[in-house]
Amino acid sequence: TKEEKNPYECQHPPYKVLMVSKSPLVIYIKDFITKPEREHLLNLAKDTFTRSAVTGRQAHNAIRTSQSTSVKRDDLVRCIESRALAFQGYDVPASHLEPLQLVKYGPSERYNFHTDWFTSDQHTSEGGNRVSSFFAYVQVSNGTTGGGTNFPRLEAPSHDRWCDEGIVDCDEAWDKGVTFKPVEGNAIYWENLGVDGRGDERTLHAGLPVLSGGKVGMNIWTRERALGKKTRGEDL
Ligand SMILES: O=C(O)CCC(=O)C(=O)O
Ligand SMILES: [Fe+2]
Repeated sequence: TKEEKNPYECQHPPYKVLMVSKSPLVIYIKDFITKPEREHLLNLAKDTFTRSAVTGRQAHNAIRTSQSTSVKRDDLVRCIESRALAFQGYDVPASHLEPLQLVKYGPSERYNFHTDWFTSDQHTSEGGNRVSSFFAYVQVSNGTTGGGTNFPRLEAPSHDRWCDEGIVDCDEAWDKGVTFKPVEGNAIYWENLGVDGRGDERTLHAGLPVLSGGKVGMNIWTRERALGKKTRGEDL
């Protein structure tokens, strides 16, 4: 096959970072996942999506209507993992990463307001809490409307470039915080825990309903401590 003739080589794209908030730390990343990577991820996940599970005190079925799947690790997935770790300053070992998760939304599907950090000990006993989140847009169908990622407790950046570059939804009301439009390849990074290690309520966010089209996103979650092989998968 083509793959055997051209062995995969991990190359990181020259992504661009834009700070959104210093506290909580929120960084917007342009071109974090390349087109060949996005295609590969979608291929890996094809036919494996199931109704998304929600954990913790917010576990009502209605709040997450999307479908999700965790991605089997291969060299390309390892490359993205290494990028996520490098972004965080190299010090976090790969064993602290949850398996990459893809989330798929069709029309009217959404993920209501939640935090990515856990509120119950049941979920933190292995690996601790989620230190940080990357949410990357892997696929946004042509003509998609809605489907933004909204952080109601953050202040929207005000420079026109955020609007003009199609990153921030500037039609959103001021009192609604910031809504990032789904843009393929781009990602949002944020820290979930305060210095005291407790969940930061200001990281509340939602995947707004897709009105038309569709979106596939990817979560990369970093935990406080190493995860076991059962959660993380055999090869670390
Ligand atoms: O779909 C989005 O924009 C956000 C999804 C999300 O927050 C999550 O999967 O935890
Ligand atoms: Fe989330």
